Amino acid sequence: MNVLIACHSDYGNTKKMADAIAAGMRVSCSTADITLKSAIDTALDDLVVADVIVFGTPVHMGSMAWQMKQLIDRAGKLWMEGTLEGKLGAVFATGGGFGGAGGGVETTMVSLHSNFLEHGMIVVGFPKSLPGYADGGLQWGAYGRSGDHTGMPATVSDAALAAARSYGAYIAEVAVKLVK
Ligand SMILES: Cc1cc2nc3c(=O)[nH]c(=O)nc-3n(C[C@H](O)[C@H](O)[C@H](O)COP(=O)(O)O)c2cc1C
Repeated sequence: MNVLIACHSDYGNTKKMADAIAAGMRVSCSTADITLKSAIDTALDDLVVADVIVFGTPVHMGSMAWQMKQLIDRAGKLWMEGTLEGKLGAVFATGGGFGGAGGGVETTMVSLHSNFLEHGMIVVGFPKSLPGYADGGLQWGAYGRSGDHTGMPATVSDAALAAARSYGAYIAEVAVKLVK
């Protein structure tokens, strides 16, 4: 099973979530071949060979970072060809979190889902029964809040990273059932 985890991260928080998701995947599927890439360095071939595509982004002004959108727009060529149909997709995001989960983290994850669905992919959400859901889960995917309670920069919490590991393990479990 080939997994691509592509994300953008300026300050390392979203990358920590990517690493945690990869670690969780390895727990439930030790043979998974996992490639972690920055969105900007992701080639279309990385998407083509992946059975499972996981996209992650920080929230920038209420939506995804431009680097993630740039990858999505580049991949429009694959939509023309239907190349990604039937692949599994999952998402995660981090936000500063002033006032809660982050201004825009949920809509950002939904917009990543919209792109997957446009490609005809199968979206793997984050069920509330999974460990860590209350600390770093939203039904759309894993999230981390990287600001403190006043909105000043801090870091994603260990609990959010544990939730991301739990989500990674779940994505791999689903993939083992669905990927031939
Ligand atoms: C240009 C810019 C815009 C941002 N806009 C938002 C925002 O709209 N909502 C939010 O919750 N956080 C916002 N943030 C905070 C980041 O989403 C947050 O710090 C994130 O965890 C950074 O991830 P990174 O460490 O992977 O770069 C913004 C940060 C930057 C640099």
